Amino acid sequence: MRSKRRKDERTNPDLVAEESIKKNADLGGFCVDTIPPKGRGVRTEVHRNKGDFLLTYHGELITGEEGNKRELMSVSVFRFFFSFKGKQWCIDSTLEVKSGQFLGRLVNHGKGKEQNCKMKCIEVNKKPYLCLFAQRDIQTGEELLYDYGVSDLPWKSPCQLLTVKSQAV
Ligand SMILES: C[S@@+](CC[C@H](N)C(=O)[O-])C[C@H]1O[C@@H](n2cnc3c(N)ncnc32)[C@H](O)[C@@H]1O
Repeated sequence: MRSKRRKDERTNPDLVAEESIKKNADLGGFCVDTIPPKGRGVRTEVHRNKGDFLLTYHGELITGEEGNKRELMSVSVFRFFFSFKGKQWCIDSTLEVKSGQFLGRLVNHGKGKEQNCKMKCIEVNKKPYLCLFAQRDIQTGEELLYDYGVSDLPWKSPCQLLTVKSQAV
C-alpha cells in the first residue's frame, strides 16, 4: 500500500509539479535555444508523455492591480495575468536576475496543431502557481509551445508586419 502511494507520488503530474515548486528548481531535461524570429525558446531533451508536468512560470506573485500599474510604468512580455479563486493575479517574471534560471518564462506561443503544452494554475500552500503540462506526447528536441490566450499578440499585428517588411526593403 505504502509503495503504491510512493509510486503515485512519483508519477502524479500535480504532485511532481508541487515537488518542483517546493524545491524551487526546474526539472532537468530542458534546454534554451535561439529560434528565429521568436528569440529564445525551450526544447525538451527527453521524450515527454501526455499529461506530464514540464515547467513552472516562475516569478513574483502580485495582484492583477499591481501588475496593471507596472504595465503602465513599463510594458513587459514577462507578466502573466490570470484569475484564481475569483481574484485577478499576475506573475511578474520580468527580472532575469531573479527568474533567469527558470525556463518556463521562455516558452513561446503556439496555437492549434503546433501547441503541445498547456498552462494550468495549481494551488500549493494556499498560493497559486502557473505550471506547464504536456498536452500530447512531446518528442525529444521539440520546442515547447502553449497558447498564450491573448488575441492581440503584438508580433502578429498588421502594424508590426508592415514595420518588418519596410525594414527588409
Ligand atoms: C514570454 S516571452 C518568450 C521568450 C522570448 N522568446 C525571449 O527570447 O525572451 C514572449 C515573447 O516571445 C516572442 N514570441 C513568443 N512566441 C512567439 C511566436 N510564436 N512568434 C514570434 N514571436 C514569439 C515575442 O516577442 C513575445 O513577446
